[in-house]
This record gives sequence, C-alpha cells and structure tokens, in this order.
Amino acid sequence: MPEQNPIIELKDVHVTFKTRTGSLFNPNKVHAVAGVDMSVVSGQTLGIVGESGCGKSTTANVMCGLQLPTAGSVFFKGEEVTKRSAAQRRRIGRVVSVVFQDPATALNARMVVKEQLIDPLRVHKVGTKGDREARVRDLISMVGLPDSVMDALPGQLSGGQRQRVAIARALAIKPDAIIADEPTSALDVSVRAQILNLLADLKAELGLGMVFISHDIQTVRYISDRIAVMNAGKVVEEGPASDVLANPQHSYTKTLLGAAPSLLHPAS
Ligand SMILES: Nc1ncnc2c1ncn2[C@@H]1O[C@H](COP(=O)(O)OP(=O)(O)OP(=O)(O)O)[C@@H](O)[C@H]1O
Repeated sequence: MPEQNPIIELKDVHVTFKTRTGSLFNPNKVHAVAGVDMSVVSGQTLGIVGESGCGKSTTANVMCGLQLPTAGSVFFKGEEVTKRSAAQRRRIGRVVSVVFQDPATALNARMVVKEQLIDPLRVHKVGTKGDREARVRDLISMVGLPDSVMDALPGQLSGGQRQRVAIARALAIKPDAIIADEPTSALDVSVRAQILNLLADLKAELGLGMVFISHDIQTVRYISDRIAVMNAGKVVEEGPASDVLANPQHSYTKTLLGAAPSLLHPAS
C-alpha cells in the first residue's frame, strides 16, 4: 500500500523574529525555530517537549498556518502552502485546529456555549441551520459534557468544562489534525488527566493527527506515540515515545528526564 501523505509536514523550517535585544550571539534577532523537520500523521500523537523559550509554540503556529516560516517548507496533506496567498493558506489550513493553554481566553466570555460552537460552522458555511444545531449537540456529547451547558456562558463553567468546550470548538469543522499547545497547564491537577484522556480518546475515535505540546515530559509521555525533544529552536531527538523515554540518546533529553524523577527514578 502506498504511504499516505502526512497531514502536516515541516521541512527545514526556520523562524526568526526581529527584536530590540536579540540574543547574545545574534543581536536584534531571535532564531526561534532553527531548521525543524516534523511530520504529523493520522491516528498518532506527536509530543513536542522542551523548556520555555525553546520554540515549541512558534513551531505550533507554523503547523497551523498562523506563522509563516522565514525559510523552509510547510505541507498540508502533501500540498506546499509556504508560497501560497494568505487566503489559500487559510483554506488549506482548515485541516488543522488548535487548542490553546487557557480556555478562558480562547472562548468569548459573552457568548453562550452553543453560539461558540455554531460560530466556526457559520464562518465556514457548513450545512443548514438545522445541520449546525445537530452538529453542536454531537460535539457537546463527544467531549463528555451534558446538554445543559449549551446555554451557559464560559464564566459559569469550571476550567475543565471550558477546556472541553474549546476542544469541541476545535473539532467543529472536522479537522484532520489538532494541535494542543499546553492544553492542561492552566487546569487544576485533578482534571488534567481527564482532559488528556479525552484528547487520546478523540484521536483514536476520529483518527486525528495530534500534536501535544508541553514543557512537562511526564505529561507528554502519558499521551504521545512519538516524541520530539526541542532545545534552542532545534529538534535534538525524535522517535517512538517508548524509545526516547527508555533510551534517550541526547544529553538534553537525559537532563529533562532527570529533572522529572518521579517515574524514572522512584525515590524508594
Ligand atoms: N512574536 C515574537 N517576537 C519576538 N520574539 C518572539 C516572538 N515569539 C516568540 N519569540 C521568541 O522566540 C523564542 C521561542 O519562543 P516560543 O514561544 O516558540 O517558545 P516555547 O518553547 O513555546 O516557550 P513557552 O513554553 O514559554 O511558550 C523565545 O526566545 C521567544 O522569546
């Protein structure tokens, strides 16, 4: 059987930002992403892990078309988008949705849940009014929320419920891939595992490609099929999660694992 095109593919992607200060070696410029190759395929979660400032969010923004690379190529389902117009990129970029860290800012505080979910369907002219209402009910149930939340404002929901609504919103237009950028960091520890499990279930049920970004290797290990370790804008190690975790090759990965001793090196 021929190999399927990845949903998203980055080839030698660089992103530099002009800044007032820059870095020690590069005044007035930050090389946020420095030659990254990555691919996202159906039914797999790629975990991206690294310390704050290593370029994870910038990579995510390139993956969903929010950020144009300074150099390199981006492909959505085999189609290179890097040189397309903004309108064409948006059209092609509809294959990818994003879930951000803080659902409180991702959602409109003055719009009830039902309207938040209908909104992307209306924008993308999906179905009739009746189709959209049916789709909203499906989405609410897919993310494990009761129908009663439909008429609630985000402020009336818990943090975990709000993140479920944000996930439902991301799923509304039936994307091929979801990019979740630190989706549990703003949540109470008690609900983090529930959101991770929900993302894992949705990936499996819908055959989504998923990118899960976190500075916390313990969270990434829980959900990822493959792991890419980033340091200073580069991928220093990438492979099946079990290999990267059990047999890290790069000293930076070893440091990250060493800084998270609870599972690898139990105290007793
Ligand atoms: N719009 C921007 N303008 C200037 N510099 C930026 C911009 N966005 C990111 N950077 C810089 O690029 C580098 C990578 O940032 P990025 O947010 O991608 O890292 P990160 O690993 O996601 O970090 P965090 O977990 O803190 O969000 C950092 O040095 C950051 O300060």
